Amino acid sequence: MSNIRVHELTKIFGKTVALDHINLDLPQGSFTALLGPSGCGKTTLLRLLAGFEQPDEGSIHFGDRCVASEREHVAPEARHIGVVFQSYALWPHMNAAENIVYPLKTRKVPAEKIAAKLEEVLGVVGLKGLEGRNIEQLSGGQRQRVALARCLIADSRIILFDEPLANLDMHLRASMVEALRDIRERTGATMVYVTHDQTEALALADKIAVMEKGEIIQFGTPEEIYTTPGRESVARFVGRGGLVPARQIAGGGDKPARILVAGQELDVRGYGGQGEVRVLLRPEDLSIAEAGVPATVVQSIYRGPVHELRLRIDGTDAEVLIDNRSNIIPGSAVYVAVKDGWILPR
Ligand SMILES: Nc1ncnc2c1ncn2[C@@H]1O[C@H](COP(=O)(O)OP(=O)(O)OP(=O)(O)O)[C@@H](O)[C@H]1O
Repeated sequence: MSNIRVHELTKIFGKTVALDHINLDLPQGSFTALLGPSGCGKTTLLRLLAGFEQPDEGSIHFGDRCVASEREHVAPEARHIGVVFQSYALWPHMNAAENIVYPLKTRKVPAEKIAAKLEEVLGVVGLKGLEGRNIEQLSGGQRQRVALARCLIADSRIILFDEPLANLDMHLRASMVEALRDIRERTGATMVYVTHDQTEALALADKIAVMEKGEIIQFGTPEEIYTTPGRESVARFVGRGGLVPARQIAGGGDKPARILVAGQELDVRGYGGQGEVRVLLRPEDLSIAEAGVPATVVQSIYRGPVHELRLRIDGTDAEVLIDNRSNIIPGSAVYVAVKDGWILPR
């Protein structure tokens, strides 16, 4: 069994509570991204899962097996998991191929089977032709792929990734994202993935755990996290958008929520209720129009096919972004049409 159960997991370094009673239930074969600002505890959680640290409180189960608690500590190598950490040591005295096949050698797998497996995983991670190189002759990204190939060849049921794509250029990143999806489909391994990069998390994961100050503040599908953030920090951290003060006057829940923004009535999504709220408005739901919410252009940045306009909603300090085909010079008065928005839960 390779589901992961984390119960009330707590880790304290001196005065820093790096993890504060974390609970997580990750089904077998799931792919979970841990997302959050620097210092929120992502790496600490991963290191505890890997067995590089011991918890101060709480427990970790892989299937029915307790691997960490106040009393229990299963050593990293006895957890039978794959680890692709940025700083994860490869054997420096072995070449890439020797590093990759190491888990099979220790299991005394026949040589021809090892050779066939090696060919296969080299293809998956895109390292064909480099297998004879020594580790110090490989770039950071290539070393990470060696580490990934080693997990694949070992058929790890649980694989932990710490920013595995951070050292790769854009094109290689894209092809590795594809490779990871593919690996996941083929192996059914349970994967936990730490990243700073929200686009990567949205593209890869089936669940995202957003962390802040040692806590999981929202756990949901990428779509839930993006379209219905539970609090301001999630709304600000994931995707672009602006939080605009508004007054909810009717509706919400199953029905559209009617709000007033700068004197204009709008229908958006949100829970039922009335009173002062803040609404998240994302660029893809906004456009410059003949009529709508009055605003002033503050800044315009050319971003390839579009001009990203930063607008201040009149009568507020709140700013929103719009991707517009043409440029509008800062200082111009405009109207914003709003197709959709999300009222932050009170
Ligand atoms: N060995 C340690 N000793 C003392 N404090 C630590 C140690 N490891 C982590 N911390 C602290 O615990 C908190 C969480 O750190 P962690 O590395 O888990 O964050 P992170 O979310 O992975 O950050 P980043 O995205 O910057 O890597 C931080 O405040 C960090 O300074």
